[in-house]
Amino acid sequence: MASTGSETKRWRVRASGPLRGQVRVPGDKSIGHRALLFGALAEGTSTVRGLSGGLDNAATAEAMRQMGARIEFSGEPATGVTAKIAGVGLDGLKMPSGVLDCGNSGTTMRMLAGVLVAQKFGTRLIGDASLTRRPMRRIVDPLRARGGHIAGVKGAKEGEHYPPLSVAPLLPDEKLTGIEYQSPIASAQVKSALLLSGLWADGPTAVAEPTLSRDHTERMMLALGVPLQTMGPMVVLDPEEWDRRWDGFEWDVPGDISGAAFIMAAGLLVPGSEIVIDNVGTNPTRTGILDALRAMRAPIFITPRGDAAGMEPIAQVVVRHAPYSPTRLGGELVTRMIDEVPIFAAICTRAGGASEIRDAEELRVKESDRLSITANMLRDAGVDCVELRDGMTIHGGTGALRATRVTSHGDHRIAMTAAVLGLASEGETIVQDVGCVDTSFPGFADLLRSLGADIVEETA
Ligand SMILES: O=C(O)C1=C[C@@H](OP(=O)(O)O)[C@@H](O)[C@H](O)C1
Ligand SMILES: C=C(OP(=O)(O)O)C(=O)O
Repeated sequence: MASTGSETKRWRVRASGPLRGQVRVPGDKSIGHRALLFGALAEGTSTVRGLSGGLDNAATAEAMRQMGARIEFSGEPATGVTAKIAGVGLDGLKMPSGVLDCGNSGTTMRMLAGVLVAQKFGTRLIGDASLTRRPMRRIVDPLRARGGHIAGVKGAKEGEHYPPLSVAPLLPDEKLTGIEYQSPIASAQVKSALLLSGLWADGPTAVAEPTLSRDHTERMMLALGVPLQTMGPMVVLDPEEWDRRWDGFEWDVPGDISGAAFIMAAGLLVPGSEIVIDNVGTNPTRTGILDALRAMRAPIFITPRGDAAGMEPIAQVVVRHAPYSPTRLGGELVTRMIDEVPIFAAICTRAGGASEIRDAEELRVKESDRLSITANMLRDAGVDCVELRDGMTIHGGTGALRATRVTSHGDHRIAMTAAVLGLASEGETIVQDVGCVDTSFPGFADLLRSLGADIVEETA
């Protein structure tokens, strides 16, 4: 997997262009986590190809290794990493000898919590400084409601649970119960934690969410024969007549649409550009960015290219620089492009008029407060941008963007947004603390450079 992200790396970015070429982006982070997890819980050996090599997926793999799964990686991030996984089966996890370190990855911590509350051994989940500030009550409450013994620590917000999370063992005669849970937020991490815990529960797991969040867990469970029914934003897992096992599998991970969004944005923002991105995952629960861009009449062309492992649709995406219109983004479209909102805001700076982003308050509890940091970044670049409680307004136009000096705040999406904005700004943009980009998109700067971007990585 990728080398550890050094906090001292920075990028120098200059107005570049045109950006041209045909590329692939790293494998989808969300699908990667789940493929590693399901491989570790399989009976037999699995092969997962096309992983990103990112540090977030590595944290999930390492946690499963510590509980007995054998996972070997080969290959390079630039061409896709392959994992060979010897699974331990649903009843084969063993107590880890130390804490499980989720690094920067909220997905790792929240999904693992679902697995761990069902075990007869205790565990402790820790994370880095950014993850330690993220709210965990959203999983603690429902996992407790079905009998899990899990708690975080107190922190900034009264009644909230923050990492580290402590999970006490189920007693010999205890089992998780069935649950019907109406989630107050559309969150695939919450839904997945509950569905995973449901694999060991004595009764059905029903989860409903306000709008359908990414459904990779459901797709994989169905492919593995887990008895699951989905009805729009509602899913039910009923393990009653099920033999509680699956065999090893061979899966290919599609390219990450969340990573591809930065490359699309670079193509839209830099004059004269035309970029072809192959093998992009286009699961409809993830394509909010494509739908929003189409609504803005942005020059983006999507050609379906079948399915990865029969589960996840993939497509070729072509993007060109040309004028596009402003938009209003909100509701379920935000759920379907949640991690792309910062780069989408950067795209809006070049739309001809005022765009508005609403219903995006979840961005405040990601790796950083992405609403406030993105709005500040745009203002520093000379854009008329007003931060709102749940979003921002952005007055787009053709006036020159000013180069800025930005820190990532340890947030990969902020670092990549700043770099792409820098490609379309006058002067030299400096992005500090870019080691975090290795969590999801190892080789990001190299890939941009291969398209003609002027981006230099140096150790600060
Ligand atoms: O389940 C997943 O893989 C993810 C779900 C999303 O988080 P939420 O579930 O908190 O919305 C997303 O922001 C994150 O990057 C990955
Ligand atoms: C929010 C993100 O990930 P996670 O929740 O796994 O830390 C992200 O990748 O943008």
